[in-house]
Amino acid sequence: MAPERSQETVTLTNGSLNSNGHYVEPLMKHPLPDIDRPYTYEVIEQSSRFLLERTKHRPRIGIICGSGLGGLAELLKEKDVFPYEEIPNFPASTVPGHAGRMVIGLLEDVPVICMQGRFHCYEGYALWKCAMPVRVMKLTGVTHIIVTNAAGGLNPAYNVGDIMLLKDHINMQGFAGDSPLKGRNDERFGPRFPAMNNSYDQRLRQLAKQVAKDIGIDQYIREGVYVMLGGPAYETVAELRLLRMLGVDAVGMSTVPEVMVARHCGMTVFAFSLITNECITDYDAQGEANHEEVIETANKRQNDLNLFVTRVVSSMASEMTSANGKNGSVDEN
Ligand SMILES: O=P(O)(O)O[C@H]1O[C@H](CO)[C@@H](O)[C@H]1O
Ligand code: HPA
Repeated sequence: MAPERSQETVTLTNGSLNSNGHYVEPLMKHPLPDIDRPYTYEVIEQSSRFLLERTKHRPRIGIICGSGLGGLAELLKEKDVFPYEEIPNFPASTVPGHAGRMVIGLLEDVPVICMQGRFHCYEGYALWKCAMPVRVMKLTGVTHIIVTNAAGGLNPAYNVGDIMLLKDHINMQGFAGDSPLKGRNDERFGPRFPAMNNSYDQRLRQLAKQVAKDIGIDQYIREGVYVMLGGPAYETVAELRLLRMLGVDAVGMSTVPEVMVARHCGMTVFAFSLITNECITDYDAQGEANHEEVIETANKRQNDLNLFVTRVVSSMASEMTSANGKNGSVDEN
């Protein structure tokens, strides 16, 4: 018999307990689950308007900070800080190493909007929701996005601490029919069938390599293919061996939805992985992947990465200025 619904309930994460202590399924507000109901343009506009009304900055460059990489946001000057729980329609960030704040300010003299922490599907969010802040950035005026992540190094030539510039990704969830672009398409964001080749801008990769040379970290720079798995479990040996056969160089649990949504709405993308741990592909190995190691490596490499991103942003802004007279700020038209 179906459990009786009661007004006298104790709230649980999903459903609730009625007065007899029986579990009651949550009442579905919508006929379709979250996964097929991306926020409408108007809902995204509400979030971007909230930010624009509370900051004087008008950035054209957005940055997403990966696990343990949020220290960059601390460098911003004249910054306005918005915890995710204060921004309309934003979910909560629940992962250690992800502060959960949108920070808008000047990186050196370039205005940027920075996600200090991201959303992952293993936190329980649909792929579109993980990537939703990218659309918010778009509607605040962002045209160029830098996406960073912590990832396991699968290419045997990689070392912990290396920086892998993404030249491509494998959208593993897409193979199973899921996508951040699934559901009704709104042409105001982009086309129903967007192309994903050339997602990682060649010119920006060149520029980043030059920056790495200039600041003396070019020996750590790699270029490769990233795969996103759903997590939160790290991979088995057999899974990693399969991924290596598929041409994967680094493994993570993020980035791909954000990049797909960014490309869908016409943004220029630069992305890199900090290789925080070695993927274990040997059955006799004793070690195990763990998030503490990921955060520890990110902390150790924070200074180099902060300098790297700061210089990449400066060079991007200079190129944007020479291309169209804007210095990374929308209001300098
Ligand atoms: O991709 P980011 O958010 O940098 O974090 C990576 O590190 C966590 C696992 O240690 C996962 O969230 C994985 O995706
Ligand atoms: N696998 C998946 N995601 C990760 C890893 C890993 O080894 N390291 C950091 N994020």
